[in-house]
Amino acid sequence: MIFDLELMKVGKVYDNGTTAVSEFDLSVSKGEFIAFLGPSGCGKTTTLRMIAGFEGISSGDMMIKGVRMNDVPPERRPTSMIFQSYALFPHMTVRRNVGYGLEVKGLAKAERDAKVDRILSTLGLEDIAERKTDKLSGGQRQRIALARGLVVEPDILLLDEPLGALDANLRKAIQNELKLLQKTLGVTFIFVTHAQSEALALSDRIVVMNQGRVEQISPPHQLYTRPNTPFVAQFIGRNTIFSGEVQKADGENAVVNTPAGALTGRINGAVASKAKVNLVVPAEAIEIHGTSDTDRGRASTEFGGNVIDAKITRSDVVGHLAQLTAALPDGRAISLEAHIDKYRPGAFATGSDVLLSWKPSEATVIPAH
Ligand SMILES: Nc1ncnc2c1ncn2[C@@H]1O[C@H](COP(=O)(O)OP(=O)(O)OP(=O)(O)O)[C@@H](O)[C@H]1O
Repeated sequence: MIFDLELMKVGKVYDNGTTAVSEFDLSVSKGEFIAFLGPSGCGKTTTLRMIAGFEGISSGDMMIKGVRMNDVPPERRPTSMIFQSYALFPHMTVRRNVGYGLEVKGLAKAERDAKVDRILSTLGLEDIAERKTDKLSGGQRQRIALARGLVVEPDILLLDEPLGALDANLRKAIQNELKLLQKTLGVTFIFVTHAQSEALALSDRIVVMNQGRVEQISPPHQLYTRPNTPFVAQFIGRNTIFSGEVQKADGENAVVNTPAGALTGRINGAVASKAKVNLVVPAEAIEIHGTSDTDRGRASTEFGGNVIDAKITRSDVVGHLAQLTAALPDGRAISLEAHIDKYRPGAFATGSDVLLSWKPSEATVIPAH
């Protein structure tokens, strides 16, 4: 199978000695929407710029559609890049901005106009085609930048925080448009962001990066429910992490001795008896119960022994949702949400003692390092 993009142990060391990216492996199929997600300085932009050809590759290989690209200059790569600043020419019309790349390539006017018209219409920009870009709104400018990137019909569109300059409402609206456009056109998108919600909403797969290395590559739901590493467990979603040592690993599940007792979760990775591990529990998996002996017995049976004591330290009811903070025996505070219809009145008043439990299948046991 020929991938649209392959990174094979790609690394980048800048001239000043900074290692920005190490041993980056990734294979992207045609039409995939991939997000690079990670904290500031983890190497997202550097990787994107290496794909575009604006930065040299220090080690490893990069292929587009099976052709090695390491030494191919940016203008000869089948890629387009959209910058956070959009980098539009302020005094040119929208039409001229969009057609500029084709002009540089030396396309005849008739062909250029046809392509420009088509993309202006796809992005709903016909009505402002003759306007100057400095007089337009953020959302319009963002669309023009997209049109300019797409008009050259790239195999891969590279987007560096393209929604970063937009306010929250517009950002949400353009997110939806972007996803729809990408699926309609079937162009491979590689998108850099440090907004987790954006990556989770938009992409087919997310590459989580940390300190120049790939931590995990997974579809959003899997990343959320089955982190592979302690970094991902902390970075994505709202997880509570219990450190401990494996008491028993039976193939699918592991029982882990933690300071909060023996707790069970689904094994993910190399987890054997006595291994030092983290048991990761997503906030969404946690159920809340009263503390009577009956409650305790029932919770313990139903949730395979995953029961811990906690105290509600804050409770705000918003509509049908109680937003709670619960203190664990070790002093940690966790945030939870509960539908108030499901629980008896007053169960979550500040100061109440509760039991927290979760199904073993919804917790994940991963190696501690
Ligand atoms: N031209 C450069 N010369 C030297 N070091 C650089 C250069 N550009 C980036 N770096 C360093 O390389 C590392 C990765 O930077 P990069 O911009 O790729 O991260 P990022 O994940 O995109 O960050 P952000 O989210 O803040 O944009 C950082 O330590 C950064 O300081």
